[in-house]
Amino acid sequence: MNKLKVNNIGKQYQKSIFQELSFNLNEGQILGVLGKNGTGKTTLLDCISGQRQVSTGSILYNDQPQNSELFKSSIAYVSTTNYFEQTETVQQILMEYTILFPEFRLEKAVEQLEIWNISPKQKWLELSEGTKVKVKIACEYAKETSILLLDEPFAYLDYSSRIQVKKMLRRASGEEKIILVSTNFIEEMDTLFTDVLFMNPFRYCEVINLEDLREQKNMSLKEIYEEEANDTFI
Ligand SMILES: Nc1ncnc2c1ncn2[C@@H]1O[C@H](COP(=O)(O)OP(=O)(O)OP(=O)(O)O)[C@@H](O)[C@H]1O
Repeated sequence: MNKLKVNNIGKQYQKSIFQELSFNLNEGQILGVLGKNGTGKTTLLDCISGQRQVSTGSILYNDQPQNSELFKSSIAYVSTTNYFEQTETVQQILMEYTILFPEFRLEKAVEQLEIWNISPKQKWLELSEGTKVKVKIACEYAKETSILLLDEPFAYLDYSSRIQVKKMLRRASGEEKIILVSTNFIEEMDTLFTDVLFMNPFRYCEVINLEDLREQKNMSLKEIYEEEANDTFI
């Protein structure tokens, strides 16, 4: 069983963003990283991806540290950073991925773009913000990695696109990926997440199984989120 192990990590800038955060995730799990603006959702995903360093603690994949080749080649990350040239076409982006990432499967990305009706001939600058997000998701999903991180993938997506992306993520989870999604969209996520993590600087944070939590409280994820927010003034 492949496992991501987050071991007592903390991140500090001038102030502490999070501390003593520990959890394990296995293949097939889809973790929703939730919490108000500024609670450290992006920071957490950046730390797991290796784009930022944790201040304390460690992150392991199958017992291998973040600087190992195994770890680096196991992570795909849809971040909010804009990493493509304005004038390059989607086709050129696909070629770059093919050259840069041995784990990238071109046919899988092409298939996903076709499902979403995105033409490879279009230039990056011609794409709407929602379409740009979908191109990034298709490219990162098409990397054959065990871990897929997505930072607020739903922000620019319309309702039907959100449904499409959720469908794709469920498929990815069936392909035995470990998936972490940060989002401020709570309402439609009961049917996506297997687990949730409420980021809160004033409280001990842990990963909780969503089905158990909903059964225990007899509430939807949105109601649980609101209760959490009221409880702690986050
Ligand atoms: N490079 C940095 N230097 C100092 N502080 C930073 C830096 N990057 C982020 N922060 C701070 O860390 C905190 C968490 O930011 P982060 O972007 O991770 O939050 P978030 O939960 O993703 O927010 P949002 O929902 O708005 O995207 C914020 O207070 C932010 O100002």
